[in-house]
Formats: sequence, structure tokens, C-alpha cells
Amino acid sequence: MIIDARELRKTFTTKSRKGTQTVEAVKEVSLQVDKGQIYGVLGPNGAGKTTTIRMLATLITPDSGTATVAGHNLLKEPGLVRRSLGYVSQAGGVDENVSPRAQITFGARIYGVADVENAVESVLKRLDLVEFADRPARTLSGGQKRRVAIGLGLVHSPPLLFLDEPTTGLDPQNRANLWDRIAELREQGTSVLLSTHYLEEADALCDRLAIVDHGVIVAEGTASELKRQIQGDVISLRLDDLGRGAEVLAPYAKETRVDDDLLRVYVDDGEHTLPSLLRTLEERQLQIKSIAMTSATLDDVFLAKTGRSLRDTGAES
Ligand SMILES: Nc1ncnc2c1ncn2[C@@H]1O[C@H](COP(=O)(O)OP(=O)(O)OP(=O)(O)O)[C@@H](O)[C@H]1O
Repeated sequence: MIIDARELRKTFTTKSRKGTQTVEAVKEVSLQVDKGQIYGVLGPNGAGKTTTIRMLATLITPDSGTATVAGHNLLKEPGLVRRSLGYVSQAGGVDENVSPRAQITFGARIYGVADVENAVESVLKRLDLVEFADRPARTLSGGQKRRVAIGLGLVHSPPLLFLDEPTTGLDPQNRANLWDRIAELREQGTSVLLSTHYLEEADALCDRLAIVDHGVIVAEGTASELKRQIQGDVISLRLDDLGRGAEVLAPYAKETRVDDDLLRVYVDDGEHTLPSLLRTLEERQLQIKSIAMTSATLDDVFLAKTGRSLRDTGAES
């Protein structure tokens, strides 16, 4: 196991003219990450993802709880923990005026890497940065800059890499490209803990996931394990009268839920339920504007655990 965190907790207190404000950013988070895994922490803005990663990266001290990170005790051996990991923040820390090669070389020297030139060359190659390694970073695209940031976190060949929302703000093509690069890191033996608010990213890239909300892990497992918990299908309907629709369809459903202009009907077996459900709506003269049937998604897991949709929190934008 590369990370074994037990009941980490962090509260922030800020003082302003309006008085003292306390935020329980992380409440007793425990997580275990196996070596060689890509582990995702999925949740909306403000869920406590960054705070969790910063605690595990020794950048802030937990109020309580313990952790072993890369074989070292987080509280008693923070220096050894720090040397065993790479940390790439949301902002990235790339210097716009300096070339990728120069920045990564500087990083290698700071870490005391033995063969700097070789280490830098290898990182540039691994992240497909060779072509523009000598241009100022400001001339690179968003996706290329993100790869430079990851290069800075990798230059001392740490066994563990923390990536805080690595693909936020990237277009779908650059995002998919970065997923490939991150998956390659796993193949080369690096363990990765990443935070994300993209359902698709968690589903496609992560071996295991912790879904967090308000500082608490609400679900944990592989994406398919989590989806299996929400067995069956989701029938999503737009109707003139959603409230009446929910009432009429309740006998067919494990659960119904109305969110804005959408009625979600959770059923065990969508294919067989759909014909009678449609007949009932017609008999009750409820006009259907649109209908879709999908298998349960990670968003349905989030919805079932928290009572709201991750998409509705604005996290997917
Ligand atoms: N230094 C700080 N001082 C006060 N409050 C803080 C501090 N850092 C984080 N918080 C608060 O703690 C909560 C969790 O923040 P955190 O940054 O961990 O969330 P997050 O899940 O990473 O969100 P995002 O996706 O927006 O980055 C938020 O309510 C945030 O405002």
C-alpha cells in the first residue's frame, strides 16, 4: 500500500470584520491506495479534495488522524514523505518566461537528482515535451503547459504523484491526451492520487475512487463496484406535470426523483418496465416531451448518496 490514511481531519478558521468563520474542510477521511494504482478523489467544488491532498503531501498539518505515505509516517517523517512524492497543484507552478527544459532542470537540481541531464531528458520524453522543450512556456498550449507542470512533479522519479485537478480547463481533446499520459505513468510503475470533478475522468482513468462531499467520503470502490450499488437503469423523462408523473410512476420504481425539469425513475429492469410505464403515462394523459434510458452512472451514485447531482452542483462545467 502506498497511502494508508486514517481519519484525517482539518478545520480552517478565518477571522474577518464579520467575525470568526469555521469550515470543516475534511472530516475523518480514511483512504487506502495500493501501489501502482490511479486513485481518484471525485467531488464538487469545496468538497475537501485539495485539502486532503495537501495534508497527504505534507503541505498542511492535519488537526487529527494519521497516515503512512510511501512507507513513511506523515506526522513523524514529513521530510521523507516529501521526498517520496511529486505534487502538482491546480495552478501548476509553471514559469511562463522559462523553457520547459530549463524549469525541469532547475527542479532536478533542487531535488538533488544525481544525473540531472538524463533525468530531464527522460521526463521530457515521457511527457512528449521534447518538441517544444526550449521555447518559453508562455508559447505552449494549455495542455502542453499542464504536461510541463507534471514534469516538474516527476523529475526526481517519485514512486507517488499527487495531481490536483490535472485536466480542469482543458478541452476534451487535450484532456484525453493527458489521460493517456497519466495512464502511461501507471504502466511505468508510478502510483497516482488525483482529484477531479469530472465524472468521465473518474470513470475512464481511475482504478479506484473515493466520492467526497462536504469533507466526507460518501462512497468508495472501483467505478463498476460503485455503479453496481445503484443496480438497474434510470429512465429520465421531461413531462408537463413532473409531480403527477412521479406519483403515477412510483409503483414501477425503486425511487423517483425530480430535479428541475427532469423526472428520474430508478428501475431494476428498464427494458421490461418501459412499455408498461409508457402505457400508464398515456392512460393518465401525461404528455411526454422527452424520454431517455441509461444505465446507472457515477452521477447516479453521487445522487443516491448525497441527494443531489454532481452535474447540478456546477462541478462539470
Ligand atoms: N486556507 C483556507 N482557509 C479557509 N478555508 C479554507 C482554506 N482552504 C480551504 N478552505 C475551505 O475548505 C473547504 C474545502 O476546500 P478544498 O479546496 O479542499 O475543496 P476542493 O474539493 O478541492 O474544491 P475545488 O474543486 O473547488 O478545488 C472549502 O469550503 C474551502 O473554502
